[in-house]
Amino acid sequence: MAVCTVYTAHSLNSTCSISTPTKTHLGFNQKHVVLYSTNKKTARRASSAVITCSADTQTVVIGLAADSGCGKSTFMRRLTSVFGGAAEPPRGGNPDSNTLISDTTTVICLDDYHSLDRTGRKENGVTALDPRANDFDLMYEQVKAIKDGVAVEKPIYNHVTGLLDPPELIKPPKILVIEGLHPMYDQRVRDLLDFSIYLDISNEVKFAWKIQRDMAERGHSLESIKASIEARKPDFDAYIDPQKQYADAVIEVLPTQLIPDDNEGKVLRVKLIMKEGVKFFSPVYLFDEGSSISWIPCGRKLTCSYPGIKFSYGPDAYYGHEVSVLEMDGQFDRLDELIYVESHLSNISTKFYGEVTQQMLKHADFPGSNNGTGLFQTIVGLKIRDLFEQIVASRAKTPLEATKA
Ligand SMILES: Nc1ncnc2c1ncn2[C@@H]1O[C@H](COP(=O)(O)OP(=O)(O)OP(=O)(O)O)[C@@H](O)[C@H]1O
Ligand SMILES: O=C(CO)[C@H](O)[C@H](O)COP(=O)(O)O
Repeated sequence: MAVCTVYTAHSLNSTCSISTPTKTHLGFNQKHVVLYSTNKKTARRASSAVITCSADTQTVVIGLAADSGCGKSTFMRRLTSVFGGAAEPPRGGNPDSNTLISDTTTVICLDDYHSLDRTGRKENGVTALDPRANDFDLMYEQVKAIKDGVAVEKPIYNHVTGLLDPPELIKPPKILVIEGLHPMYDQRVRDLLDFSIYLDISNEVKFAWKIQRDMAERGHSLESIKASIEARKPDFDAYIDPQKQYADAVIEVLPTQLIPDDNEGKVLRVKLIMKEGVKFFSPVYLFDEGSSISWIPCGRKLTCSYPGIKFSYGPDAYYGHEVSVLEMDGQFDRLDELIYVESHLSNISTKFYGEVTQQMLKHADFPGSNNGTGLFQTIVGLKIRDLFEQIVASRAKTPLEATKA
């Protein structure tokens, strides 16, 4: 009997079914979904299968790109919180897994597609940012399989040991987030994304955050942090930064303009750059859609200490694309008063009045909760929930087929 392995076991979610050319039928064994030829005398490999999954459970794929230490984990915690439930590493799996699973979302870290481990990179003189240190073929195949409703055995890059560990099973979630250095680098992977975000942290701010984390929490010296940022810079400029041109939303973090020659880096100017014309995504606006507006909300309804808060909003161009840009410079003194700002923003995709403020208060201890990084990350989280719901609604009307030759 000819056997053709199709997909890894436990792979298809419960709504999926498989049909194959007439002379084959589906069988299962413990580890694999297989196709058997039904005609034993003329047994031959089944050459193709069509997998049909219920449209409303097809995985929506979100890409989040940023350099290391730029707030991806914090953003992920805000995003998964919007969907409710806690995100945890796979139960009973590798304690050094980089994956986080909640009821609705699975977040995988693209570091798991490093093809060279720490020693391999050292021997070859390449950084982890260099595409040669990453397996984009596997990344593409596995993200595509998950999107098609099929589980995969994904490798694990172990940040503790610097080695590649045995793989872990990733089942298709409702929303798959691929976060890391290169979610938009390879065109095939990029084309699988339903929405993409780039966290663009200016060098000055990146440096301040790195110092804060790596000196305080990881015992690194100031000199070694400087050296590590410098060593990564050429590859960052060549391979990571250019991805922002493809992002549907960019959160850009810059030093404040409210304090002349500020070099403390504590007060931030944050821009939310939103591409126009993206399916299922309508940019947020302040007061009046399409106008150019500058707003200082400080006064009776919003307490502001020095240097105050300034919002701006308006149309712009970004890498040749039409965008809307919402900007916040400064920081909040009292998060409960954020409702005043929220009530002047439109298209924020909340389900009830004050949801942004509620989310921000819930995670007041997360980095950036008193400034535009936290505010815009929360809003993008709500926009992703809205995008997901719209995609599900539209797919329910047109069932999809996923094929594998
Ligand atoms: N919005 C923010 N405001 C201030 N500091 C921040 C902000 N976001 C992140 N940081 C700082 O940067 C550090 C790294 O954040 P986070 O762990 O979210 O980044 P990451 O991109 O997931 O990092 P890595 O890829 O290295 O794990 C935090 O510990 C914090 O010190
Ligand atoms: O840029 C990175 C993304 O997180 C890391 O530096 C890369 O994954 C290598 O990790 P490590 O330094 O633990 O070997």
